[in-house]
Amino acid sequence: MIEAKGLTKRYGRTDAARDVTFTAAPGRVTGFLGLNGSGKTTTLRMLLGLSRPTAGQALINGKPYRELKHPLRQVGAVLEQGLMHPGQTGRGHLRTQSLLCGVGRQRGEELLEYVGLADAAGQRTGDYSLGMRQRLAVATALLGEPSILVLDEPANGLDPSGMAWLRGLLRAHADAGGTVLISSHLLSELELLIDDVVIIAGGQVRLVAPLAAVAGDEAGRLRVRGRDPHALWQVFEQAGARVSTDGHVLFVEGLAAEDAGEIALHAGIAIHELTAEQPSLERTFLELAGAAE
Ligand SMILES: Nc1ncnc2c1ncn2[C@@H]1O[C@H](COP(=O)(O)OP(=O)(O)OP(=O)(O)O)[C@@H](O)[C@H]1O
Repeated sequence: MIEAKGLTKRYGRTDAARDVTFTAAPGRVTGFLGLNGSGKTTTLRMLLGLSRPTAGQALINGKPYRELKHPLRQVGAVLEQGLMHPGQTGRGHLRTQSLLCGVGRQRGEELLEYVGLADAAGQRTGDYSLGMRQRLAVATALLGEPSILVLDEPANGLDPSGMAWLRGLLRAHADAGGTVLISSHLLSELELLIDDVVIIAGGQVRLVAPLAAVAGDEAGRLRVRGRDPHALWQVFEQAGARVSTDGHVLFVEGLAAEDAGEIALHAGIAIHELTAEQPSLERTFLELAGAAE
């Protein structure tokens, strides 16, 4: 369990984070979303004891990070890149980190396999691609078998298959009862993964909610206006779509825009408007994340 309680960090006259309050719960993946410069890294650094809050409290399993007995066994973090020596091999890096963590060598070997770096274990990390360094950072975070994982923009440098791999790994971690807090400036990166969403803008939390509550059920809806709304309604329903209206516009669910256009053409009904609405979560994110702009 991670708790941010009124976390505030002031740099000079700016509040990089102001009264940030949210919880990341066990068994769930919490997405921490905000545009660049919104205060995500500042908040995560306070949660991980890397920076002292100006006000408020950051608790990991009920305690400030610095008071945890075996912090690396409770929290694994993937922060900025480059915390590995470029001359060290991937295997060497994990061996050094295992010592710090107090775990045996074998754990590092298992993790090299688990993150898909077994074949590259003998290469210098300086020769690793960005994606390989991210995989090694994830392996490092997992060394102490922590129940809590905190990842700051881990998608940077990962290609789509790398991102799919990471999603699988984090989902499995949460499903096994772990807590995952992951930040991103792109909703699309997290949408398929997260259970809860926290949106931050201008250093302030704008939304804390289960994803399902925000995503709504109107995702993928079409707005349609045409010369004969009743006839349109009928042909769309005959094609298996669900149709509703606010009196002016037909809202059509279950059809792609192309199909709706073709169906109307075949029925000989002139279309005046045909728009695919943005899924509501994307809309909410853009509205809230841009609030401080
Ligand atoms: N050490 C610092 N000294 C002064 N200002 C800082 C410091 N660290 C962060 N800031 C400022 O605080 C604000 C929030 O920065 P932060 O890095 O937390 O944002 P972020 O959401 O992580 O952004 P990004 O996605 O770009 O990493 C920014 O305006 C930044 O310039």
